[in-house]
Amino acid sequence: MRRAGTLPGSACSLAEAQKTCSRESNACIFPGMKIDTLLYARWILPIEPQGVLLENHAIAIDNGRIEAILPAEEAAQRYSADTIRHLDQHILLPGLINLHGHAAMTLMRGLADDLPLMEWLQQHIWPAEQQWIGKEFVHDGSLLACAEMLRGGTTCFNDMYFFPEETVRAVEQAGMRACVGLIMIDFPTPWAQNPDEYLSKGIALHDQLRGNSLITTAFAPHAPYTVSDETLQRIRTYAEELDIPIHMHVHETAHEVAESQDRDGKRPLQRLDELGLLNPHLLAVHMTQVNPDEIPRLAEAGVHVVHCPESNLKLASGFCPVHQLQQAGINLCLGTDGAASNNDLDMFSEMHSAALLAKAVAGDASALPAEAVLRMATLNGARALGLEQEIGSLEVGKSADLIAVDLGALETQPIYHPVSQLVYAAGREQVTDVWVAGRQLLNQRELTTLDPNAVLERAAEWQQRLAPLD
Ligand SMILES: CSC[C@H]1O[C@@H](n2cnc3c(O)ncnc32)[C@H](O)[C@@H]1O
Ligand SMILES: [Zn+2]
Repeated sequence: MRRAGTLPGSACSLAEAQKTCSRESNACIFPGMKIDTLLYARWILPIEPQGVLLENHAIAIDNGRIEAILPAEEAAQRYSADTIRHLDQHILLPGLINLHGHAAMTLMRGLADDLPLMEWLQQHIWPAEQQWIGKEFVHDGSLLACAEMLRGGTTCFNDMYFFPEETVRAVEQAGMRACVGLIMIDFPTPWAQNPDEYLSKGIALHDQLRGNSLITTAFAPHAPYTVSDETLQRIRTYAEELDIPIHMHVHETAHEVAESQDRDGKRPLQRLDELGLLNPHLLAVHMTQVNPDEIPRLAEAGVHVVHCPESNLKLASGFCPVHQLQQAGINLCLGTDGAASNNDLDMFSEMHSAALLAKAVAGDASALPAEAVLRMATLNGARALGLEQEIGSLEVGKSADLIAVDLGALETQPIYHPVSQLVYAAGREQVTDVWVAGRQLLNQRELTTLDPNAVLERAAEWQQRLAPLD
C-alpha cells in the first residue's frame, strides 16, 4: 500500500492545480477559494488508484462533486468552505454500494427464519407478500431500509421489489442513490397481473426517472425458474435498447439447477446463454452453483456476479466460488439481499463475512484480502450499475458520495493497517458521517433527512398487522 501524497493535487503549481481541479479557470491558485465543504481526515482511502492510502489529506467538495484531494496543509491555504470538518481519527472512503436487496422486506425481518430458500419463499414470504404488499407497505419498508443503510455507510443500493415507485419515493425522501428494479415474475401479484402489465409498468417508471441524477433503473426478472423464455427475450431486447442492467437471482441453490435440468434438460446458465442473456448487462445474483467450465464463459461474456454471503449462509443455499471467479477476471460485487433472509442490511458485516468465507471456500488464507472486498463493495458495484464515471471511488470530478468511519474506538485499536481494520474489525456503528452528491445525510450519526421515530412507528404498526404479538 502506497501512502501519502500520491494523488494529483499534492503540489500547488498551476499545472498541478489544473489537473486537480474540476474548474476550468486557474482559480485554484488563489488562496481562499470558496467551496461548499472541506473534509480533513486522518486517512483517505480513494479505492482508485488501487493500493493508495492517503494520510493527513483533505477532500474539497463543491457543487456536489469532488473538487480536489490534497494534503491538509495545502487545503488550508487553498480553500475556505461553508462547512469544515476535522476528522482526526477517521478514514474517508467512497459510500458503500449494496448490489442486491429488496428494501421493503425490512418489514419482514425475522418473520420466517431457519428455513431453506424454497420453503421460506413458498410457504412464508410469498403468501405474506400476496396478503400485505401495497404502496404503503413498500414505502414504509423502504424508508426503514434507507435509514438502516445510511447509518451503516451505504449510499447506493440496487433493489428488486414490487411497487418500485414507492421505493423511489422513499429514496428521494432519504436523499440516497439507488437503482430500482423493473420487476418481472410469472405470477399475478398486487403489483401486476401478467408479463405485459409488469413490463409496461416498468418501462413507464423508467421513462419517469429519465434525467434523475440519483435514481436509475434495471430490469429485474426474479429468477430463471419464475420467468419464461419469451419474457426473458423481451427483457434482453429492451435492456439493450435502453442500455440498462438486468438484475436477476441466478443459480442460487442446487435445487434450482436440478429442477431446471429435469424440466429443460439444461442448467439455468445454459438456458440464459441460449436466450442471449449472458452479456455485460447481466448482474447474476448469488451464483452458489457454478461449474469450473462455466467460469470462462461468464468471464468472456462480461457477466457481473453479485455475492450475497450472509443470505446464502442463512438459507443454506451454498457457497459462491469468489476466489475462482475473481481469478478469471469476473467483476464481483457485494449485496446483503433482503432483511428477511440476512437479517440486516449491513455492508460492513457483509464485507467481513465475504472475506472470511472466501478463504474457507478456497482453502487459501490469501483469498479475498481486505482491499479486494472493499473494492467489491464500492467501485465494482458502480461498474456493474454503469455508474463507474460517477461513483465508487474518490476521484476528482466524481460525485461526492462518501463516508467517514471513526477508527478511534477501542474495538479498532491499535491501527497497523486502517484497511484491515475496516474489514476485519470495524462495525457499521463506527460510520459517523455520510454524504451523497455532497449533501450530508448522516451527521455524527444523526440522520438529517429522515425522522427515525416516524420510521420506527410505522415499522411497529406493520409488525402488529403482519404478526400481532400477544
Ligand atoms: C420480484 S420482487 C422480488 C421477489 O424476490 C423474493 N426474494 C427475496 N429474497 C430472495 C432470494 O434470496 N431468492 C429468491 N427470491 C427472493 C421476494 O420475496 C420477492 O417476492
Ligand atoms: Zn434476493
